[in-house]
Amino acid sequence: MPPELARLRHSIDNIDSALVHLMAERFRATQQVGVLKAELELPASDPAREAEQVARLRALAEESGLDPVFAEKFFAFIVAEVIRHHEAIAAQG
Ligand SMILES: O=C(O)C(=O)C[C@]1(C(=O)O)C=C[C@@H](O)C=C1
Repeated sequence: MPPELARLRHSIDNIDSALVHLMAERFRATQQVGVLKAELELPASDPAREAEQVARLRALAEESGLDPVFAEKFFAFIVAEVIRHHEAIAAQG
């Protein structure tokens, strides 16, 4: 393998590892939010909060050279999974 490709792949592997750790940390936090929402009988989703998050993340993406459309899609993908978890927690009673 060309050394430059190996170097870049090593860097990609490190970044992917960080993403997995960050996602695990985020899901640990949202799991606690899910329990709290179920206890307080709050709805699983909060569209107003999501709108704020999308606006903030799109701005951050633009500042850092990431496609804001991709950032929004990535966020929506994660939040859909969080909402599914919240609904499962609420359904457990
Ligand atoms: O902040 C909340 O209320 C959450 O449930 C967390 C979260 C998120 O993953 O960021 C998920 C669902 C809501 O619609 C908004 C935000």
